[in-house]
Amino acid sequence: MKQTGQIVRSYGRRFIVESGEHTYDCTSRGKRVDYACGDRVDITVLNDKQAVIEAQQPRQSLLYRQDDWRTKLIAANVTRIFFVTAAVPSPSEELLNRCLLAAEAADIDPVIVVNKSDLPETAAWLDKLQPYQQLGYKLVTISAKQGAEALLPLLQGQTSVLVGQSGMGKSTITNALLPDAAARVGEISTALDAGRHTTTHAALYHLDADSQLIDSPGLQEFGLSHIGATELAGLFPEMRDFIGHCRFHNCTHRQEPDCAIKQASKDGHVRPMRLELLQKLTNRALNA
Ligand SMILES: Nc1nc2c(ncn2[C@@H]2O[C@H](COP(=O)(O)OP(=O)(O)OP(=O)(O)O)[C@@H](O)[C@H]2O)c(=O)[nH]1
Ligand SMILES: [Zn+2]
Repeated sequence: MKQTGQIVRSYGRRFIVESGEHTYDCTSRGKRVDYACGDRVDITVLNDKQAVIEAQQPRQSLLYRQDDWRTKLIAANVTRIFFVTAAVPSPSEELLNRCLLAAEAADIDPVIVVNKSDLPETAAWLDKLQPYQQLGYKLVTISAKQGAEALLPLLQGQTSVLVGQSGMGKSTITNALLPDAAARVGEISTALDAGRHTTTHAALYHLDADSQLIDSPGLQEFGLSHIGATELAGLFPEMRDFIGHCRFHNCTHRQEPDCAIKQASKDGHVRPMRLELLQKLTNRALNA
C-alpha cells in the first residue's frame, strides 16, 4: 500500500516515518540514505510496523553541513533555525557565525538562543553576542531549566530546528516544551547509546497542529564547503551594501587592491573577525 508521510527520526540508515495516525520503522529503497528528519516521503507499507521509503517529495528547505569528506544533512523543510548557545561549556563564536551563514545560504530565518541565563558567566557571553543583534539577528535569553516559554512566540506556526554545540541545552529545551515527547527520546537514546545522555539522532516533535520542533545532535564543527566563493560575501548582512564596489569584479577580498569590503572593515562597518572568516572561507572555497 502506497502512502505519504514525514520522517520524524533519522538514524542514518533507518528512519521513523509518521503517516496519519501510524508510525513506521523504515528502510529506504536501494539503501538511499540522503533523507533528513522533516522530509516528506512516499512509502510502501509492508505491515503494521514497517514500511519502505520509495522517494522524497520536493523540499521547502534543506539545512546541511559539508566538509571535504562528507555531507551531513541536519533537517529538511525547516523555516526557522534556533542556534542554542550558552556561556558554559566554552561556546565557539566561529560555530555561531558558520551556522548563521548556513542559515542565510539556505534562506532559513535564524534565531540565537542564549541558554543558562541563571549562570553568572552569561553576562559576558551576552556582551560578545551584542554585535549579532546589531546585524539584525533575533536573540532570546532563557534558562531552560526554569522553562522555555519565551521561545513559544517564535516557534508558533514554524518548523524549527535546534542546533548547537553539545551540552548547550537543546534537549533540555525540548523537554521543557514537550515533557511527554521527551520521555520517549530518553528511552530511544538509552537503548541505542547504552545510557549516554547525548542526542545521537535528529527527532521531530509536534508542538501543536502547525508547529513542529526538531532536536538535532550536538555539533563540533560546521563545514560550509557547499557554499561557493562568490556567494560567500552576500551571506554577511553587513557586507551586502559593499558588494560590487571592489576594483575587480571577481575580487576575493583578500590580496586585491581597492577592495570595498576590506575598506568597509577599515571604516568600521565590518568587524575584523567577520572579514577574517570571509577570507578564510573564500580561500578554502577557491582551493577546493
Ligand atoms: N545551569 C543551567 N544548566 C542547564 C540549563 N539548561 C540545560 N542545562 C544543563 O546543561 C547540560 C546539557 O544539557 P542538554 O540539554 O543535554 O544539552 P544538549 O545541547 O542537548 O547536548 P547534546 O545532546 O550533547 O547535543 C545538562 O547538564 C543540563 O542540565 C540551564 O538553563 N541552566
Ligand atoms: Zn573585494
